[in-house]
Amino acid sequence: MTSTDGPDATPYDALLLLSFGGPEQPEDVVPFLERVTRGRGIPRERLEEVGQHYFLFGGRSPINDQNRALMAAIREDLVGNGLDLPVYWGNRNWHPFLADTLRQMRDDGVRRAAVLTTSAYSSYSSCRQYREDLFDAAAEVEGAPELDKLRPFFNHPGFVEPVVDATLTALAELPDGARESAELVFVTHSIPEVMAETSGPPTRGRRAYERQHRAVADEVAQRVRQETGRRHRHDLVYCSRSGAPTTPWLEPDVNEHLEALARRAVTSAVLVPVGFVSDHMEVVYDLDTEAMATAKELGIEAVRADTPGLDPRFVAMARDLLLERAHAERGEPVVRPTVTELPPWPDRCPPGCCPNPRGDRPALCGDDEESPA
Ligand SMILES: CC1=C(CCC(=O)O)c2cc3nc(cc4[nH]c(cc5[nH]c(cc1n2)c(C)c5CCC(=O)O)c(CCC(=O)O)c4C)C(CCC(=O)O)=C3C
Ligand SMILES: [Fe+2]
Repeated sequence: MTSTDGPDATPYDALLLLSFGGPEQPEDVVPFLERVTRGRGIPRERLEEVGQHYFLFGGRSPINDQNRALMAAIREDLVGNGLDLPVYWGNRNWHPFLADTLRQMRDDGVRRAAVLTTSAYSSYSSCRQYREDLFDAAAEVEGAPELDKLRPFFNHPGFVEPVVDATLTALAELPDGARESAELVFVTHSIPEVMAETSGPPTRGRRAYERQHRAVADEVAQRVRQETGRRHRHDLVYCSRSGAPTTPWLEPDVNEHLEALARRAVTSAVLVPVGFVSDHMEVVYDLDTEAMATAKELGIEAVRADTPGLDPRFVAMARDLLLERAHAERGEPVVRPTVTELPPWPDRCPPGCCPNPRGDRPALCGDDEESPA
């Protein structure tokens, strides 16, 4: 397919959205949790607790509907910009499972697809595990399309700019008097200390997960200051800690942080869920339900900033990353839109990037890639 006008997606003939998946009805909750935690040593009490979070929301995770909407928005954006490319969606942990999606893509004649994951940062859970999922599913499906995972997008303007605006909007929602002194509390998913330590390419100084988050938090805080003319103190904190209590995970937890704020006589805060692309269960439970209750108890006036969700800039990022990668694969000069002080992350993960804490497993889309064939 050659065309002189309009963008050219060659060598790609589809975009695949790859996500975590979540239960759709109460009967799904236990099988979903069993699947997520298989062989991962998560204590029974933690599982029961997380199950309750899902049951509190009718046994249905918000994540799948958000991905359906994102997929439709990306498709509309592509078509509206002269790219008649199909968009598919597959999950690690729930229907539609990735292997089923790959089978469908193959049957539809898709030969090579760019893959956008719904997680912006580097770590085993948020990057390599998706690469392992791609390997496993491609190995299961004969004739599966070739798959290229797009770079981690934490510092793409299409991700960061919606977070800046959401933070400004949240600040504006605080009453006069509370707004001026509000602290910005950037929140992301906690991960085990060992996973945090080994995150990122070994050649780039490790601890990439935190460094990437700090770079985004600093950038957002700085842009907010430019807009408001006011310097708001900011911190990076964590939610959704799991695992055995004896295993160290990234801290402080957002609730502990709010207690520390109260001890410093801070009375207002904006929670910025910088680790999440949409309002996942972690956002609607761990932040909106639990952390908001903690803030209230402590007398802190808190507002939660929106996630990128369906922001047109975030939706357009999918097209931008796909075309960027298409240029690179065609050997043409590439412009890589990037904000923050960190460089654009590489298209392919270098060997040893974000290793699996439970031992090496084959993965696609890296320089240590093994062929599934
Ligand atoms: C870094 C990271 C992301 C962000 C990157 C990404 O988006 O992929 C993420 C996303 C998500 N995590 C999710 C749900 C769960 N994560 C769990 C467990 C774990 N997460 C971990 C890390 C991460 N998780 C880790 C190290 C574990 C311990 C077990 C293990 O080593 O793998 C468990 C088991 C129960 C528990 O232990 O909490 C559940 C139910 C959902 C769906 C939410 C919804 O339904 O809206 C989403 C988007
Ligand atoms: Fe998780």
